[in-house]
Amino acid sequence: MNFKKADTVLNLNNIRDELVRMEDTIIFNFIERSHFPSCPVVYAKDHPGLPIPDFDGSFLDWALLHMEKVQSQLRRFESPDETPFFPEEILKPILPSINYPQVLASYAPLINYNDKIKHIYEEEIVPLISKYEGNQSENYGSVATTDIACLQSLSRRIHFGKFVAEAKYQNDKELYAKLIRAKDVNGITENITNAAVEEKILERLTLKADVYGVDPTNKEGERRITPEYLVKIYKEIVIPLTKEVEVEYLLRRLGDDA
Ligand SMILES: C=C(O[C@@H]1C=C(C(=O)O)C=C[C@H]1O)C(=O)O
Repeated sequence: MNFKKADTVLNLNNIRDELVRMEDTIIFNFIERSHFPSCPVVYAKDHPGLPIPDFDGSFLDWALLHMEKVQSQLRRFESPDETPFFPEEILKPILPSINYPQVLASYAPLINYNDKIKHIYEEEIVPLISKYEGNQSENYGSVATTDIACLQSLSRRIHFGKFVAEAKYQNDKELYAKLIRAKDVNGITENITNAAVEEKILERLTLKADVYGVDPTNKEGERRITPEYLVKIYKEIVIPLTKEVEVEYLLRRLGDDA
């Protein structure tokens, strides 16, 4: 997939191959996070244990905001597959703009699930992938750094649903136009769902987690991420959120054709 070549981007097989590659990134980011305890202080707003002057938010919010400011100046958010957590705060790149061909509908950048992704990550995913419940002040910086990697890889994966939706729309405009006009959310959800692909993803994740999640030279070693938890995260969070992105993108699609 080459975002400068539109025809490679809206090929559903290319998109699915890219989603498979993202599995490895997400698993390894989760493994890095699993070395540290949950560190709830990192996610608490205005916590006395972690004072941040002149900032209204948590330590993770502060770290993620400043990381995105630098990354935006390195042109990260010009890329159509990157969605910022603080879209109002990103800065102008210091690198020259790349004129990517427009592949998605013009409103695509407005579909931003990152607030929901961050909330679910803090409330549901961290308790599953962290080493144990508790704070460890010497690792607050490492925890925020690994959290940012986890969040950005989850965000890219879930917002890739826009490319999936556009590819499916292009493959059957008549079907989706009818469902969109009827505002048939259930019908759209049913038609974008591919149970066989989802099943294969969950099977592959079990195998990957089993190999990546433990020291291969010592099968009895400490598990750094369990296959059960990884499948649970994908089945109950990642895949449903990806489909929500697909549906929201499609519901607005005819307005862009006008
Ligand atoms: C991403 C796709 O759309 C849906 C979402 C999937 C996912 O998030 O993994 C997998 C299959 C579909 O139900 C696809 O068709 O590949």
